[in-house]
Amino acid sequence: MLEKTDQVTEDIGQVMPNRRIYLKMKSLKEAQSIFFSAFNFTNFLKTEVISTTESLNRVTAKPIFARFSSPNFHCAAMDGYAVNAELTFGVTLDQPKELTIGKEVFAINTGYPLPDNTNAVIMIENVVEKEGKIEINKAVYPWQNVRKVGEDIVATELILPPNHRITPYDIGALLEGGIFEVEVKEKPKVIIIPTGNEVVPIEIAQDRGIEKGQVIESNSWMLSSLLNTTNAICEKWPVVPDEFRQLKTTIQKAVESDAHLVIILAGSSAGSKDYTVLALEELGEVLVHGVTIMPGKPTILAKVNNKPVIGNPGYPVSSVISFEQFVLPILSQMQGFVYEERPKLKVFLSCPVPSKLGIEEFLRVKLGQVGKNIVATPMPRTAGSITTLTKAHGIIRIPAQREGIEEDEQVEAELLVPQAEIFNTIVIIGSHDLTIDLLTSELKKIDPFLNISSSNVGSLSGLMAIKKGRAHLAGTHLFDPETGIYNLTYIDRYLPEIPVKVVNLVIRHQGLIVPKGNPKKIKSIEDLTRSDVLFVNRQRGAGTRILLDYKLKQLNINSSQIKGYDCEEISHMAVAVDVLSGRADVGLGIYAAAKALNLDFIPIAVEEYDLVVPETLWETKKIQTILQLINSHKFKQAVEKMGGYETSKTGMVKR
Ligand SMILES: Nc1nc2c(c(=O)[nH]1)N[C@H]1C(S)=C(S)[C@@H](COP(=O)(O)OP(=O)(O)OC[C@H]3O[C@@H](n4cnc5c(N)ncnc54)[C@H](O)[C@@H]3O)O[C@H]1N2
Ligand code: MOO
Repeated sequence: MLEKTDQVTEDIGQVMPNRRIYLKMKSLKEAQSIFFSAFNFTNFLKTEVISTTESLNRVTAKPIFARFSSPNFHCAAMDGYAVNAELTFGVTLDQPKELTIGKEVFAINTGYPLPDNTNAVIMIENVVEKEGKIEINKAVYPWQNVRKVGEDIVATELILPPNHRITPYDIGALLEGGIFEVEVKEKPKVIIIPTGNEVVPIEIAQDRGIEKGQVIESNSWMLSSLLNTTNAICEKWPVVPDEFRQLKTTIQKAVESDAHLVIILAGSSAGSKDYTVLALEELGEVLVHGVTIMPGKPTILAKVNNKPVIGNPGYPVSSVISFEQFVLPILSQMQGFVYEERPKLKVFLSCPVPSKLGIEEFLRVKLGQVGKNIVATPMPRTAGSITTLTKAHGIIRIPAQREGIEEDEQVEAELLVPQAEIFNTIVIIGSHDLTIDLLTSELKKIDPFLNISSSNVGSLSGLMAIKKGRAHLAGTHLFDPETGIYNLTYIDRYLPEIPVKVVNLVIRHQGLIVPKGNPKKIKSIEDLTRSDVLFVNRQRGAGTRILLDYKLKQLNINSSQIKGYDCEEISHMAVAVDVLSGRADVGLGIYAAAKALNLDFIPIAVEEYDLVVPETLWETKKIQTILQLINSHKFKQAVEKMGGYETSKTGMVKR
């Protein structure tokens, strides 16, 4: 049965199939090879003559020969006196010589033309100036300290070959050689066509906001900004609704224009309204639909009107990865230069990462140097979260033939940020707390060169990271029911052989997070056993989970009595989001998370959130700067303002 939205296309006189599942998926290498070899880019781009001063990064269309020599006169290479070298022959320490200024020698500065009948320069340091004369005690040889005509560039010699990408140095050489205009390949023109009924252009979103179900059209802006790193000119077309005929006509218009490459955003997958592949099949040849990469799987690579046309997946991270793998290299190839890969670093993962066999994964990671090792902390793997790219320092590619990466395995990470940023990153692993986010932003204010990479893996995993030398700091709030003490007994148990310092970050209020107005009238932990109440839990090892289990034991409640006990989230905010979205009725978390999303909060406990630091790192600048910040009045004030925190022990070294 056709869906209501499927179109009967009059122009092709047939009924649209319901949807198109991917053709046979290709590996990244196969897909790139098929796509890149499908075009002959010789003379694909016309040429144009532009000013040399504007030619940075453009690609030469022809060989460029020098018009002038440089220098075009013999000139002094040093400050001193120009002389005919013969006059100095035989001069030594024992046999010094006086030469007359203005007759035999001539004062000269670096870069000035040599006077007639001179062929060398005596450096000013090597003369004793006397009345109208100089005394020397060392000979100079012909052309010593002189830049001869054409030393750098000889007129008519080749300055740049064709198909050369012009660098800043080339601009210097071209101008020196008297080349003020260059013939280069025209800039490739790229048309981006956003699609989707739900997609709202930014002008409209800015004016009217967006409604439920609508999405701001951000991908074309992101991709056109990426295009700025090439020479391409980008033309963004209006959003095309999910309507087959309109999409097909638009693509046709785009490929018949003077554009060299066309990108269609979204609609590349298997949805009932994903028409891109069908339109492309009718207009030209679909070379690849589906690449075994993640994100970026539904990429479509096609040839229409002899031009490359790309179906770029809608999720933002998928969009970027697909774009970087297929669009940027083909634009380089079109212009005749090699696509530059990102620099790489050897790193260790902070935890094992399983992955899907047969799929090459682009894992976004945060990086930081702890001791001698660069530690990579995986970011969430969702293709829909662009923040996994904005916050990432690098990308680790997990090969398709692997089922994951082990914790202690050394792997390569492609860098998304300058290397210095990684060396200046403080790695905090452990339990999640919003004051870590505050630390991150406040730290940037007091030291713009320091960064924090924090990952939320729970308190116990934080301690394990310290044990393995994978973190500078661990954030922990582990309650010991036996002693009533926070953290210290766990540190004794799990880190007996590692001397550490323990600093209190905050005292915080934990409680039940419920929707605004508390519709289910939840008052206490006992209410979690009600059949009409759906709970959301934290992951095993999280301090909040340990607190809950302790409270349940105290109240003699079995976890099986709680609906949703097995449903886990890895942060307080994730729990709060579940409550806000109605996925759960209640979760246990900190007040600040409830407040951030305007939810209600029923206090249950007060706990100590501490930072654990290996003693070996205590005196380092990174740790001392963090400690200075934590102890500042400004930081404590900002924490108090968030609500649900106390700072009476903040900065206190507990051990
Ligand atoms: N049954 C299956 N469903 C999906 C599969 C699959 O294999 N089987 N693949 C998934 C994968 S992987 C990806 S990636 C997505 C991409 O699909 P599309 O390219 O068809 O994109 P849409 O579904 O239209 O949109 C996805 C998402 O992106 C938003 N979007 C779209 N355009 C823009 C834009 N210009 N700016 C910002 N955001 C945009 C859109 O609203 C959606 O939220 O398919 C999976 N599905
Ligand atoms: O392959 Mo999709 O691009 O993971 O989200």
